[in-house]
Amino acid sequence: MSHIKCILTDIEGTTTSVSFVYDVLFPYFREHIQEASSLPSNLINPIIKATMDQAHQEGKNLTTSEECLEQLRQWSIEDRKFTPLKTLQGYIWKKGYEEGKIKGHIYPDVLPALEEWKEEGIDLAVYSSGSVQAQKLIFGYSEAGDLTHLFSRFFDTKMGGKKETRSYENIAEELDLQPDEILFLSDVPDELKAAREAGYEVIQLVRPGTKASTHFDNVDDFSQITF
Ligand SMILES: CSCCC(=O)C(=O)COP(=O)(O)O
Ligand SMILES: [Mg+2]
Repeated sequence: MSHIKCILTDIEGTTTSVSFVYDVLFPYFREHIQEASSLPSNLINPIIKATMDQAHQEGKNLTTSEECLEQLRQWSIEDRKFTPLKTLQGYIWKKGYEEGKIKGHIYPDVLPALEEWKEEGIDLAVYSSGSVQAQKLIFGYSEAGDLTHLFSRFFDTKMGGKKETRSYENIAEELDLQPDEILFLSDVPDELKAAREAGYEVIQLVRPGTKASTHFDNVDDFSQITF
């Protein structure tokens, strides 16, 4: 894999435990969702409008901001990868991180590997369903310190869904690289499949609780990925 110029990593289940997301971040969001009402209108209004539109497409008629926030709370329980929900989560988590109530979980093998790869001249980037703001928070206020300087780019679902091949083509274009110069790391087989269809090299991370797929090379942690 000496031709790899960029490593693109997923977060949940890859750099970070699924339980941190499900047991810390999502409950924090639901407990603090009412703080959305005090966000500036240019931030919250597009989220409310998009939620009304999405609910309408699904046959539900939401007429108030309160109903929309309740819908978003429900969608967060279902872990819907609805971009406006992910954007709102980033806004709500910001205060929690800044006040020291949340610290981003990062597996201990991640930082040494990222530093080594960067030293070898490999570019590092992130692609997660969490918004770019949420990604910068998780790495910026991580248990291992501020790791944001390690990454040159952050991509979220504004590039497209993580199970869609087109998203990986979009990211390769943004990075100005050939797809086979990018190695994508994720725990989710459907994401790896989409990236491979776009021409990426892929490796599955099999963290505790993840089932290894027979379709992809896999590792237990970042230290097993060598070039
Ligand atoms: C990076 S923010 C927290 C994680 C999150 O909200 C999420 O949806 C995780 O998605 P991923 O694509 O990193 O598995
Ligand atoms: Mg994941």
